[in-house]
Amino acid sequence: METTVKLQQVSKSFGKKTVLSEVNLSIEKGQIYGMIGPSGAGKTTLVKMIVGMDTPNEGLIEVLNTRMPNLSMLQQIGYMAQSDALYNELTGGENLRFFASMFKMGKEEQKQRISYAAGLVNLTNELGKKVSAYSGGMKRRLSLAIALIHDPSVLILDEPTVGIDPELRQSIWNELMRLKNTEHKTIIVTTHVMDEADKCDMLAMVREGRILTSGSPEQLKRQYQVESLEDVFLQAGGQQS
Ligand SMILES: Nc1ncnc2c1ncn2[C@@H]1O[C@H](COP(=O)(O)OP(=O)(O)OP(=O)(O)O)[C@@H](O)[C@H]1O
Repeated sequence: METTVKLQQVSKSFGKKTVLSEVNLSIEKGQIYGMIGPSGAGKTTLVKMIVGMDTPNEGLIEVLNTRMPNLSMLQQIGYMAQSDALYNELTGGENLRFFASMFKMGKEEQKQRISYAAGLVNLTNELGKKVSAYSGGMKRRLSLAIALIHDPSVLILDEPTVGIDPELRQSIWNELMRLKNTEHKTIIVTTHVMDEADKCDMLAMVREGRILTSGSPEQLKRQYQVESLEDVFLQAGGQQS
């Protein structure tokens, strides 16, 4: 197996507040890796450091054998943040073209990627509208399209389906599965939705800045002797560390 993301003894503090403590993690190529855990557990902080948007105080983070942060890795990583970073005064299409222009791709490829990404999130007919006129869910969808625009080999999605209706959520998950199965993309998602967590190959349960436990959804259910991930979450969340 090929390791795509590796964290060794990663710790992060903001001032006196320790947000992550000695996190070790290994994510294999072609896996969908889910991070679950209570609000404030440190999931966003963790994924931001994997993307290279923030640096750990201690420890080592590598993506595709490259120590992070490293600007040259932007071409290989697609990141969808929890809050949308969009240009409100531009149209959806202009946003996509702008972000596409930051990456190495030819005109024709750019067109194809924009058409693919907009289609995937069902925004093809809304690309002419200004983002300021988009609903919250449409902005999330546009953010997801932007994360995919340059065909990255590692996708990092922070709560990607919040505010997205069930039908589109299902089609997005179908596409994530296809990207994993046929293109061997590595996908990291944070989620509070347990049926999404169930679709992941591996899960890390994050609590108070530590990875309490990790494993496949089935392994976690067995470990906690429960039937559902919801119960894993509740049991692990309720334990004292
Ligand atoms: N820039 C920052 N400065 C100070 N504290 C921060 C900063 N970023 C995050 N924190 C704190 O770090 C902790 C972990 O936050 P983080 O956003 O990583 O949690 P999370 O697990 O992603 O939560 P949620 O599920 O609500 O998104 C929180 O207590 C938060 O207040």
